[in-house]
Amino acid sequence: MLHASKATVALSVLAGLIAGGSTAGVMTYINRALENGPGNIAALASIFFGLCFISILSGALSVTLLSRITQDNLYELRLWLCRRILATPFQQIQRCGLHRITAALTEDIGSVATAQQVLPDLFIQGSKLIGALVYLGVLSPKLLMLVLVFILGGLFCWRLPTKWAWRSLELVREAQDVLFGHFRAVTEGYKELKLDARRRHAFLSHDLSNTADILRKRHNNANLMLVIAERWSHALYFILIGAGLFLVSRTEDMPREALTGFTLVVLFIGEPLSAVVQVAPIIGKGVVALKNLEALGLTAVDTESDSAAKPLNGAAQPSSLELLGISYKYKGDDEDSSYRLGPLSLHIAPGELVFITGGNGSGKTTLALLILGLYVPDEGSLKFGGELITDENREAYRQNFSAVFADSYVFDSLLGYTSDDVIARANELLVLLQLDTKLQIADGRFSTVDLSRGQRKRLALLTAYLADRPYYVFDEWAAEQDPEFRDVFYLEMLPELKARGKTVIVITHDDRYFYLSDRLLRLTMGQLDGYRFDPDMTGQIPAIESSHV
Ligand SMILES: Nc1ncnc2c1ncn2[C@@H]1O[C@H](COP(=O)(O)OP(=O)(O)OP(=O)(O)O)[C@@H](O)[C@H]1O
Repeated sequence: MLHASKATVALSVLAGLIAGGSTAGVMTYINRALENGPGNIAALASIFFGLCFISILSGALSVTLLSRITQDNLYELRLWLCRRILATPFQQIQRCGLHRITAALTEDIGSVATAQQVLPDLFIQGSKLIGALVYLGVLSPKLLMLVLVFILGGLFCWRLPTKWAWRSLELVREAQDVLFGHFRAVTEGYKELKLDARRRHAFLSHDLSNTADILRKRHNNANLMLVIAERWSHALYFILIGAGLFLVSRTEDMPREALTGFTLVVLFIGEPLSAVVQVAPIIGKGVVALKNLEALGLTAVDTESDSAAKPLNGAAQPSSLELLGISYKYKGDDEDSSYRLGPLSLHIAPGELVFITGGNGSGKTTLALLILGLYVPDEGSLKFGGELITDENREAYRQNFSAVFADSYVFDSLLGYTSDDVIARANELLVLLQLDTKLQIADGRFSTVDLSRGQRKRLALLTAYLADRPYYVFDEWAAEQDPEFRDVFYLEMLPELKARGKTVIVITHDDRYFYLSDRLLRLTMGQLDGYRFDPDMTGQIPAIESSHV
């Protein structure tokens, strides 16, 4: 709400107050008509219908404006959350867990949306309530005090179960995160679960069912508390009517007009009061969702836009890359489950073709993520073109790299690379990558991305090529390619990149092609060794240097 235009908020507040005030005005006329008889029917009727008209019109205006503000805020919230996720360091996103991020993007935004949608009505009902109370205050301050005591007392007692309910809603939300993790297992592990009945049964009857059961119990607890709160407020309302009927009506010095007004007000405030009670859980869920978004701890260290990023001085010329004593540790639950890469140092000259090999889990991908500026080293530093990489220029630093990851995501559109010459280049690459018979490019989109894994990797390569950056990183790109296409990649594409002055880092197990590299590095348990390759021998000569390559 706070981000909306102040004039629109002010207008909707004014319209809401007019709606509430004129509805209260309608009530005074009903009371007057009941007390004094019809009198001048024409005048009374025109004022009555005039007030009804103003109430309906201003109410509609207020709701429309507030709904618009709500939708504007939601639009902002959705974009903000996605921007924030993309500006948060990768290691933090990984620690957070993809299931929590998915839950935030769907569940939490949905809850905030619903909470915002009920706010306009809450506001109108609040105005009506205030209007009715003001009217009662004019009729009889004593009766106003009585009603206020009931409302405030009711709210006080209503708060306790509502507080418990909100706590239960927080627990519900926590369980939902776990449930989203299971949903991911259903979609991403579908084939494995389908294939193995034993595993599927254990998953459904243990993991999923336990979490769903916890969720059901926590929901039931929250609902019970909310029902208690709601019924309590109803009970209080009936007590108030009873007090009016049996106590106030027997008070002798109370004017008749005040008594009729009191009855009308009590009947009239039923709707706004129950609206407040009914929307409370929705607002509660919205508040929990907002807290949850905060708890994700999306600290946007990275600059959110390219234009805000501090440029690198040497970005225009071919630049060398230096890793100076960097190390990175994945923090596991205990020392045994944590992994540390480095400390290691490495110098890569512009135009070099560097191969990195090593056993599974030796740290190749981790090293690539550090080189790409997606991970920030715990110790040590990176220099690009002699310039130190910091939080301020890391975004600009990353723009020097194009990468195809082992688990690359393939977008179905060219996203920002849609100029005529880029599309022409993309069409050439489709032919080179032997994808031209499978898909076409139209309006900056690929006609399909439903491809085999090897073909999807080729499409990812095409996307990386179009970015035309000075540095390329390929993480086991050729692992899923057929032997012929491996030849195309190693014997044609890599030399062509090198000939164009690109610096290329290739993570690979393909020892048949090691001889093509300018330098072959091997990672062993997070430490880097430099190897010289002797084309006359079938293997590599042992390390010439360690950790300072
Ligand atoms: N997200 C993560 N959280 C915690 N530990 C991780 C994470 N990713 C990797 N590791 C650990 O870091 C080590 C290095 O992983 P990395 O993916 O860098 O190895 P790799 O050499 O690329 O392996 P492979 O050849 O199997 O792809 C592994 O032992 C792994 O257990």
